[in-house]
Amino acid sequence: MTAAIIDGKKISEEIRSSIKKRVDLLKENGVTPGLAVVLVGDNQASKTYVSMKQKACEKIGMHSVLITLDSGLTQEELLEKVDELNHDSSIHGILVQLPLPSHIDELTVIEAINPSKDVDGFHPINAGRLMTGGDAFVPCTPYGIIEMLKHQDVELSGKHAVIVGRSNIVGKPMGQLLLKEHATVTYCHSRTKDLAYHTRQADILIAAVGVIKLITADHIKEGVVIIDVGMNRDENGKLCGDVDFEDCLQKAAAITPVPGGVGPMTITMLLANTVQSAERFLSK
Ligand SMILES: Nc1nc2c(c(=O)[nH]1)N[C@@H](CN(C=O)c1ccc(C(=O)N[C@@H](CCC(=O)O)C(=O)O)cc1)CN2
Repeated sequence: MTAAIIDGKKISEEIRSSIKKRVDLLKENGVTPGLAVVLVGDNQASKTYVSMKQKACEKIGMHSVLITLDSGLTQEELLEKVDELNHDSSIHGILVQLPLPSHIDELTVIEAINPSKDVDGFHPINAGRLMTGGDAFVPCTPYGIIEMLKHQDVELSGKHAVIVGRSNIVGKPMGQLLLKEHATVTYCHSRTKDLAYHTRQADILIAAVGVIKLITADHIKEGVVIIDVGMNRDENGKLCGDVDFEDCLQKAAAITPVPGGVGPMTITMLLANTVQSAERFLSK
């Protein structure tokens, strides 16, 4: 068996063209969806991601603002900026790029964002609503993964999904979304004993742990669908996932590449969440 490659770029393009139609409709009704991205410091990867977000907004006619702040700013100053954006009626989505410098408490900053503008879906109100089945902004990476699986016609109901990683951004919300689709969910993490025993049970395997090529052919069963969320650099600076792609290719039924898999979907779902926020604003 050679795995089907799940093309995140192609799926993203399809979804982005339907989001653009929603943007056009909002504009006809006098509302231009607006996203504010706050970047603190000069983390090179973060700079790349925020610039990709800005370009994606521009391409579909959305308003986007990038606020770059010095890494030495105080938490109080950052909270003031967030509050300003909470009150800016041209902004429907606020995103603070993570990670933040270590002297700033990420949760305090996330909690300062108005939940109705929290297009990252990280605010505890949105996380709680996701868990209890309410109307929530869904974190972009897991949201994108569900969309990819649906595009690929992967059956989720009754299937065993194993998630490696338990972050607030990916692992935890991923489990909630898979439960909503009636999958049986297992979480694995850095203290899981005999990781391969668990991952070999997976019909769907989500690797979101940040360890380069952790998942090899020995960790999977024939026919598994693998989603690689890893964004690691090898010793030559090459981007690599958490999955040894070449090693797993002959055993899996489908697999996402890195780059070109989950990454583009993350940005696409950010656009979708921001447009959703603007639509809610219009309907009020
Ligand atoms: N506030 C947030 N911070 C972070 C998030 C997030 O969703 N919200 N996620 C990640 C980074 N991220 C978005 O911010 C992100 C990472 C990677 C990609 C992407 O498209 N990657 C490309 C490769 C890009 C490259 O060459 O470096 C790919 O996979 O094809 C998009 C978004 C952490 N922070």
